[in-house]
Amino acid sequence: MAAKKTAAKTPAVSQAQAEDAIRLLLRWAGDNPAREGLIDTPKRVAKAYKEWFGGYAMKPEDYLKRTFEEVEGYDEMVILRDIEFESHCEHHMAPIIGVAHVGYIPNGRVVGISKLARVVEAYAKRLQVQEKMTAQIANCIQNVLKPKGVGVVIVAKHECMTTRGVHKTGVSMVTSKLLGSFREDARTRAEFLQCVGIK
Ligand SMILES: Nc1nc2c(ncn2[C@@H]2O[C@H](COP(=O)(O)OP(=O)(O)OP(=O)(O)O)[C@@H](O)[C@H]2O)c(=O)[nH]1
Ligand SMILES: [Zn+2]
Repeated sequence: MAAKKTAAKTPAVSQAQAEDAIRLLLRWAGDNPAREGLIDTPKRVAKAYKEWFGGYAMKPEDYLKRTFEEVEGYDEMVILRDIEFESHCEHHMAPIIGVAHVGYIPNGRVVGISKLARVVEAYAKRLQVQEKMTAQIANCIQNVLKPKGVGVVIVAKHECMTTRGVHKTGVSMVTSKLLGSFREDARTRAEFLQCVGIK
């Protein structure tokens, strides 16, 4: 049977089941989960997973619902640069660590800038592919704020490439998703990319 495209609703997993799974992995790796140093590890790992994958419980669209219109008709680009994030790749569950740059041109209303960083967080705290995360952030802003244009650039290191496998430590991955005027207008695109340091 072909794999489903979207995440299926899976049955709830108890804390005890999650901790058992971690004990199993520890045994599989060759260690003894009953030894003193590892006795609380399943609990800690489960807690860490709750934090790393907390994005599944977040609704990024909701962060953008509150907007402000008293901006004297400001209609130039707004850019939030260097939003640090940590995510995990969906192929190896290894960290992806980098920065996101998010820009948009308001269409009569602006959003609180922290909310752009919250949208990045909500998508980062899930299992990800960098291209998908980049598109999700841009699409979310476009769909909810309906600005004149949106640009998202992500620059990140993938630990599945740096600490294992091909072991290329210096490599960063750069992705971008441009919508509306960022895509259609060469000058807007150039202004955004220059401002975030991508020429
Ligand atoms: N395009 C893209 N690839 C990713 C991302 N994160 C990890 N990958 C890659 O996903 C690929 C998975 O390839 P596989 O051949 O199935 O996995 P693998 O045998 O572990 O591959 P190696 O990493 O080359 O050892 C690897 O090339 C990873 O580098 C991402 O965000 N975007
Ligand atoms: Zn990976």
